[in-house]
Amino acid sequence: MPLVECRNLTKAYGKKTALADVNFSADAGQVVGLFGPNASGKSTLMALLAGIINDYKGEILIAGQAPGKATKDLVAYQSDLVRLPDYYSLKEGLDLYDNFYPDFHRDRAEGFLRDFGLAEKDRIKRLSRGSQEKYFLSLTLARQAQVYLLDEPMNGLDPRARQDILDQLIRVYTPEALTIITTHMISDLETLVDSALYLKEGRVALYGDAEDLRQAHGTGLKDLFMEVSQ
Ligand SMILES: Nc1ncnc2c1ncn2[C@@H]1O[C@H](COP(=O)(O)OP(=O)(O)OP(=O)(O)O)[C@@H](O)[C@H]1O
Repeated sequence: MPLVECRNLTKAYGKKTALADVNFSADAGQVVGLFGPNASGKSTLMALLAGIINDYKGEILIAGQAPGKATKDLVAYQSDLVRLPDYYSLKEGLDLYDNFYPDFHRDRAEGFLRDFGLAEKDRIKRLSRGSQEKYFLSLTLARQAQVYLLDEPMNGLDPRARQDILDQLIRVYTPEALTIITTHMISDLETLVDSALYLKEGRVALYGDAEDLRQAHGTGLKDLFMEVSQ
């Protein structure tokens, strides 16, 4: 059984169709790059998988169950849509995650913060945009989830920081976990992802093993994005 599966998934916001008839599945132990132009439905798909949006047509299965209570302990989700109050100190955020998520490894999060040079006494609102991303990524990756959903985790980060974050990803990467990551910085992920899912206007334009896609199209994942999104 795949760890994540969507069957004929369709999501509309009023009259606007954000996702149409999306079919895909992904197994544990994979890193999947979710790519597509602006408004192609990437964040909507992530929020559906996270169970943040729950009115849709078709089927979503996470470890065989619809997103919701049954899956919330399996899924760690990072997105602009879900944030802590910005007047919190970083330590208060750690405390909250520690109390809320049974799978939260505080020592791991503290290690990430040290690596990123973030001080626990600082307030979230005082951090630069890039540092905020690093903080939320630290909280997310410190959970021992089965599925990590990272929606633009490297927004606003400089190239060095992006590289650090990819290293962090690899560090926590376990054979049991599935990581789905969206970014417009596709070349950053070229060597990290096992497979690539391209959305265009809410539909799956292309999905496959990254190496197979490169071979079949004779181009890298970023150039493939250019082709697919034309
Ligand atoms: N809450 C909402 N209400 C109405 N329409 C929405 C809402 N959220 C998203 N949409 C629409 O759904 C479509 C898909 O949006 P979504 O944010 O999922 O795309 P995206 O691929 O993540 O875009 P981007 O790369 O710009 O972040 C867009 O047309 C968007 O305008």
